[in-house]
Amino acid sequence: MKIFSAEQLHEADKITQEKQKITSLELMERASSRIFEEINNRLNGAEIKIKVFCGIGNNGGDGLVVARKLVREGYHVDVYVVNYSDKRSEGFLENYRTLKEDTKNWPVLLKSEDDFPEIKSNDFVIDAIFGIGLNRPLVEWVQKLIVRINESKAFKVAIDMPSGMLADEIIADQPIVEANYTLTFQAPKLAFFLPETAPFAGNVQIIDIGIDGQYLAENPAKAILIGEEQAASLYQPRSKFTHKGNYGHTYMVGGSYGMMGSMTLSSKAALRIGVGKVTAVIPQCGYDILQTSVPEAMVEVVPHDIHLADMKLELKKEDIVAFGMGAGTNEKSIELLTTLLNQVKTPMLIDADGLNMLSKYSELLELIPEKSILTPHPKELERLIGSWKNDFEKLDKVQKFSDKYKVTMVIKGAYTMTVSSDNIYINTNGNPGMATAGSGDVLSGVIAGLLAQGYDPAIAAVFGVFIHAKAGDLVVADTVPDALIASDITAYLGKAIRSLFEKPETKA
Ligand SMILES: NC(=O)C1=CN([C@@H]2O[C@H](COP(=O)(O)OP(=O)(O)OC[C@H]3O[C@@H](n4cnc5c(N)ncnc54)[C@H](OP(=O)(O)O)[C@@H]3O)[C@@H](O)[C@H]2O)[C@H](O)CC1
Ligand SMILES: [K+]
Repeated sequence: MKIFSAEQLHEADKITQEKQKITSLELMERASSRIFEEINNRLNGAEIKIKVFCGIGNNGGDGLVVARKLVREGYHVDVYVVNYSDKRSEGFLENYRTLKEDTKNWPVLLKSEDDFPEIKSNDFVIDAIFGIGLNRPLVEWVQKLIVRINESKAFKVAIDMPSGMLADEIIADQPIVEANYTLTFQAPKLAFFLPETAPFAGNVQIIDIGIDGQYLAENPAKAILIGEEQAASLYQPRSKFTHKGNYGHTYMVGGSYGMMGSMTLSSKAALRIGVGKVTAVIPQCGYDILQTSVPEAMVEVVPHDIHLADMKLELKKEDIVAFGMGAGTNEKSIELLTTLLNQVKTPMLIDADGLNMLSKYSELLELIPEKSILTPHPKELERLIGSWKNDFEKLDKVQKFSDKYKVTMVIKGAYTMTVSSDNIYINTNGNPGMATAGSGDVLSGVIAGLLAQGYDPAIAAVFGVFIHAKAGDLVVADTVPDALIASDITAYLGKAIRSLFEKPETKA
């Protein structure tokens, strides 16, 4: 599913009106009717006090339509107009008039802190103060209103966006409505998925309001959400008349004394995702460990007992190299990375200490083979690209880095993002149980395994991230997040792929 910018959504709004020959008011009525239906279905006639806070733009207009419909349905509704500007939109003015005429419900005008109503914890708040039109800092009293709404602990539903949040940037130190639910029009917004802003949106539900399909299909997205359907379309099934040579060979290079688990986990995950052959390249102390715990893998040892050291690998031209899992940053290990970067022409996967080496010796960055995949966690990312002011700036810096070095970046987090030149792919599955030691090693094995099987690098990253997270979700469905360990994820990789093609059970 595509994520569009606020600017694009405003444009889509206009094009829809032109093509469908409807007025802005009619589109607002259609959109807000859907919001009303959602809220009415949830409340189911409950004897609850509803407080609707409306701005003076079209988001406020939506709030007024919803309020009118709720009053007509017999709910107890108080409407407040947050008078932050004199520049009322037509949609606001018209629906303000209709609300008063049709329902005799007279909104209360809020102009300063003195006008704020008491909001009780058992009130139901509808936030229609600002939508995608917010574009500058809020005046102080409106900030205070948002703080008051949040402090009330009332249940809060935001229309389109929680007020105070911008779709595509962040205004520092500005309060945002902490919504329990956000009912958003047509397409999710980027801010719903970034760590700093995502918690304010609560549960996000997308409301289809019939925006022009051609616009949505043809316009480039700011980012793309990856769901089951997209993931299923990326999968490359095996055909019958093939042998292990058709599924690639991946060299997993890493490990050091005390960190050999990283290599067993990543090697096993590569095998489990279907690679034809795995060779683990490790220090000598890991030989017995690897041979015993991953008998399906071959092992080559470097000329050192406890950490990586320089050596020449006999690579075929299509072989894939993944570097860094549990490697440590010993100088000798860096020599091996340098040799590999000079030797390998296929896209590599670089993880963990491999990334730390790249940060420390930035001249190595120029040697990374094109289309390689880097999989940093937040600290490793900061070492690579420097610090950032906010999440939007982080994404921007990652895109520039990806462009400059022609690499795909997998930014790990609650919503892992894969950034490949102009494209941002957002993964929404996975669970907090996966924040556990070795989970990243498994991901590296999965992506390297897919790369070796011939997946395009960006697709190997996007599909790998999805399947890894899906496997984690399936593990947790059988247990609790706390109990998940990294090798469970590997064990469920097959089920995760199968789940993409299982039809939901239909009732007889
Ligand atoms: N997406 C769709 O297809 C539809 C969206 N709808 C709803 O419309 C809003 C967007 O409405 P809009 O009027 O553009 O914007 P807002 O209601 O969010 O904001 C109103 C205006 O407020 C001004 N502004 C911005 N920041 C501030 C501020 N900090 N202080 C004071 N005023 C501010 C700004 O105007 P300026 O010209 O002054 O910059 C805003 O325009 C969308 O979110 C949906 O809820 C339709 O109902 C259906 C179709
Ligand atoms: K809102």
